[in-house]
Amino acid sequence: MKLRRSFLYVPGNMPGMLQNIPVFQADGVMIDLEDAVPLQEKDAARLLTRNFIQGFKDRRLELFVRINGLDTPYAEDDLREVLPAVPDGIRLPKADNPETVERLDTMLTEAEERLGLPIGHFKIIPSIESAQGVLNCVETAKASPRLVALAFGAEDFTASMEIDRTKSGEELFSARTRIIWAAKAAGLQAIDTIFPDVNDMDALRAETELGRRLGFTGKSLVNPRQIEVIHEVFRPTQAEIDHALAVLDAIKRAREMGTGVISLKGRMVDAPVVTRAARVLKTAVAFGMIEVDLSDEVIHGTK
Ligand SMILES: CC(C)(COP(=O)(O)OP(=O)(O)OC[C@H]1O[C@@H](n2cnc3c(N)ncnc32)[C@H](O)[C@@H]1OP(=O)(O)O)[C@@H](O)C(=O)NCCC(=O)NCCSC(=O)C[C@@](O)(CC(=O)O)C(=O)O
Ligand SMILES: [Mg+2]
Repeated sequence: MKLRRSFLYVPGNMPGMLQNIPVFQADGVMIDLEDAVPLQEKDAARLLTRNFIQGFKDRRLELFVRINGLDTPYAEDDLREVLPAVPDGIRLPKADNPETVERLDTMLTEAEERLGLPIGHFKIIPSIESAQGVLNCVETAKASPRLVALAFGAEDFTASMEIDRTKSGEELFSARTRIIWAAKAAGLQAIDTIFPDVNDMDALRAETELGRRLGFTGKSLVNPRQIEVIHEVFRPTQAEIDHALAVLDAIKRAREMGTGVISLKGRMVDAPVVTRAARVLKTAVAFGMIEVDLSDEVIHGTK
């Protein structure tokens, strides 16, 4: 399981910010050529981004570039400049329909052929950030085998809806759930939107917790001070791990007694409860918190 808890935006025209990237503990970075970069800086940002990626050898961080929208005059230049530096993938903004993703897929295949890279090297994460995007996201999620996640962009989404974005976020609920359903149904990760107030860590925590409860597996962010809180929220707690281990132990005893259901402290344990416990433990293993046998035999009782 590839950890994508945190994806930090770094404006592509800010050398001071780019040079900090190696010290960040985020799981991924998105160098932005879109909304953080004014029109007169697009050329300089592409060059800076390309040089930075070429010189960045320690690739524990996943490196994505957010290009400009495919319907703008800038996207082709973005791809032509940055793909030769071989980032891990492209964050596609304003992915309003599956056709946009298909077009990008074709452009990436052509670039891979030109650059002698294996077809499929460049991953895609589409950003769903309009009413149209939300309505179409079920199809968008299936538009290319390059997709590893669907992302939500609430700043543009609320602009497209002609509404304000609040800290409590009721106005985002339906969009969030639809994007998560689309991602899960397509076997993708789901990445929540940025939280714009970089000084309000309590509200960032609350929003990240809500996202995790709904099914997001990670979050975009705009400031390195937000990384720690986001990682804390996505890290399983010791109580969750202990409970998950107790569930596996209980189902093992149940199977030995010839049944598929048993009570654990008064609560029923059966197959879906075991599946949820296994997910907690898989996450804990991915975080390096525990080592545990999660073979089919342990989880499903089958070899
Ligand atoms: C937010 C703020 C202005 C706050 O400034 P502040 O001045 O208060 O920051 P401080 O904390 O004081 O900075 C302390 C030190 O950290 C350095 N530092 C700060 N941020 C850093 C960073 N990101 N990368 C590296 N370094 C960084 C800084 O240079 C300084 O370094 P130093 O001077 O050496 O001490 C600043 O962070 C910032 O510009 N962020 C990036 C904004 C951006 O990219 N926006 C576009 C993407 S969102 C979007 O488009 C919406 C979306 O599309 C998204 C979706 O959800 O997908 C949708 O529609 O929703
Ligand atoms: Mg946006």
